[in-house]
Amino acid sequence: MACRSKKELKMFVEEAKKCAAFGKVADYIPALGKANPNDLSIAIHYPDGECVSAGDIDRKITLQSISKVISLALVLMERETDEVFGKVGMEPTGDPFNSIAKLETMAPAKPLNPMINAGALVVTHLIQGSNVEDRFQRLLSFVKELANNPDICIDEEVAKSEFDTSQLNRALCYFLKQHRVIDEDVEELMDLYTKQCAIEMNCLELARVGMIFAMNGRDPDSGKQLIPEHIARICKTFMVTCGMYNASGEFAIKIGIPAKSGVSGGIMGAVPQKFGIGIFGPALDEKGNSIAGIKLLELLSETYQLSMF
Ligand SMILES: NC(=O)CC[C@H](N)C(=O)O
Repeated sequence: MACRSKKELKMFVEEAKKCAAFGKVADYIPALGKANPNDLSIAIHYPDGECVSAGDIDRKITLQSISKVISLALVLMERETDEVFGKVGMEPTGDPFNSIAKLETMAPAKPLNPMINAGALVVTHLIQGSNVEDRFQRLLSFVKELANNPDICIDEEVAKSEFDTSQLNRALCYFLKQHRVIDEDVEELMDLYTKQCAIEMNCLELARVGMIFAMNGRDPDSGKQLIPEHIARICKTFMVTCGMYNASGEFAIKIGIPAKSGVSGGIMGAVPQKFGIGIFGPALDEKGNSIAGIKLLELLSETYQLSMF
């Protein structure tokens, strides 16, 4: 059983929206600060092609940290699993997504997982290609395929805004370079990473990407295996253990589905073998997750017993 009623979804959105007042839009990337904290939209994409949605579903969001799952899938498709996990770990941190603390206490200085910024920067570093543009286009083509939209592009303003202000991520890169985890020019890596984070889509497309992960990498429309099954499984496992930053444990208990959030207020959910979810609600809680988006998932999970545990 799952929600197929637009009317019911709309009711959930109205209920969850009440929480938005307790959250705050991220503004450490200045361009994200322009978002309306009261926005909330959701789409659910089923493998039979049906899509149910509510809220302002035409609004586009930048993927931000949600892109970390996609770049990880791509890199695992391009390289040996051992090579990737030789440079980035598989363990949750319990720290905020942009924390540098654990890097310094780990020996070797390998980021704990690919869902925190340090780990995601390593993964982005591993995207293959002859230059930044070539590597970005490779990632973008993959995103277009997953979302089934050849027109997906980036929000240039958000990309530039993050590139111009992201000194903490630069610090992570320099630390990683000093310890030989990465070996490329930091400005080039930042260029690629900020473009990756600024890829934008609406919540219908986000739900479709979630559905591909839910279906173990298989596109039910074309029958094509867009992501090998074992890689989709690795990605979903990271979504459960680290996808909601240092709120992942509580999220697993209360909601119990693989999900990944981003500071733009997006959440991508993948309910195994059932459907994908795309949410946009820019008001964030103190851990950086969409406050109304989490409430919305709580309502859905309780009503339809979505927890996989
Ligand atoms: N949590 C996030 O969405 C972080 C992504 C953002 N681009 C950053 O690196 O800070």
